[in-house]
Amino acid sequence: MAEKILNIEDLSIWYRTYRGYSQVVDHIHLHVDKGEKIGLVGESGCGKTTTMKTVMGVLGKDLIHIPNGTIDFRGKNVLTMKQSDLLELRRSGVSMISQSPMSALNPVFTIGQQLMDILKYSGKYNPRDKEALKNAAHEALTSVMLSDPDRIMASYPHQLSGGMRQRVCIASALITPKDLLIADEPCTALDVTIQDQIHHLLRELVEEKKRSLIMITHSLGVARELVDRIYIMYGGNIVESCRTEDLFTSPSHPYTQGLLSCVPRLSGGGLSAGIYGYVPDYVNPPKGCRFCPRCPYAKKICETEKPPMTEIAPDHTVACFRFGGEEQEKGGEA
Ligand SMILES: Nc1ncnc2c1ncn2[C@@H]1O[C@H](COP(=O)(O)OP(=O)(O)OP(=O)(O)O)[C@@H](O)[C@H]1O
Repeated sequence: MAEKILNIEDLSIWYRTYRGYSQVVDHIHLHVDKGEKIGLVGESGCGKTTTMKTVMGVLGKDLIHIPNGTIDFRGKNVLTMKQSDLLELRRSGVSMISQSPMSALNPVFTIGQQLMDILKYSGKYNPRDKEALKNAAHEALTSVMLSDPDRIMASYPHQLSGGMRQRVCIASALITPKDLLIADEPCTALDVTIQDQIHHLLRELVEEKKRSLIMITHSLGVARELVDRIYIMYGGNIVESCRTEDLFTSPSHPYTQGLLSCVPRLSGGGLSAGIYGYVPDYVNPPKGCRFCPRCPYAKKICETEKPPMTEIAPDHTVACFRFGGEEQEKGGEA
């Protein structure tokens, strides 16, 4: 059996807001095996970034409340870690590439200084050996296909293009050996050719360095190219999970089907109708299935009960009453 590097069990995450608790993430289960690439896909505001920031331990207790669940990374629960263990987790366990490289990089230090700082505190280099630090930073920039590493090392973030900045962020995430890389929509602000290059680069580097990858994306097309398994997230719930090829041959949750129907086709056919409605208000989320108000197949039970995760095929699970639970047993009463 494959070794699980990350195992999230029954996790809920609530933000503390002036209106009360915003119950963003709701009882999710998710795991990543060693060397595996998974995709976390869903529209904006579904809780993908919140989940992953919690894995990194960067959301403070004054901001979030965790009513239930565990996040097990390499055998330790991140949620009960001491601050020193969290620092070690981020130093040697997990790294994250954010949506916005401009806010991830420090504007007042050169790229060279920032990369060398990461190396200095990694514990893998002698902090006084400037030559070794410089060479390692240089090598990291070359590995992400930045053709003039000397100039980049001497540049400040604002002196680089968006694509170059994102490559620098990838270099900094991979510069020290870590088991898991979380890429949070790394290409949001880039044009399509650069997006393609960065996605290919990410895949090659992750495979070459044998890291595990969690790719957060809005795009099923990107997930199809990059990952082995996909979790579809809607309104803070995982609604479907399966191997990548199965998602495209037998998409089963109505939300997954809606997402697929939104993908524009080169053969034409006009704009799709999309998925009617919005993600829920998390302070007063729907009592039953959170997708119910937008679902074309919604039944009475969906308004009041949460659909259980049902295995509909090997390694393919769906949280919908159309595939199990009480409603099916009752014969799908509307
Ligand atoms: N600091 C915060 N305080 C309160 N609510 C927050 C905070 N950060 C995020 N949220 C809310 O949590 C919900 C989920 O946001 P999150 O960024 O996790 O979604 P996402 O799926 O990653 O979206 P996107 O793809 O646009 O990044 C949103 O409703 C958002 O407004």
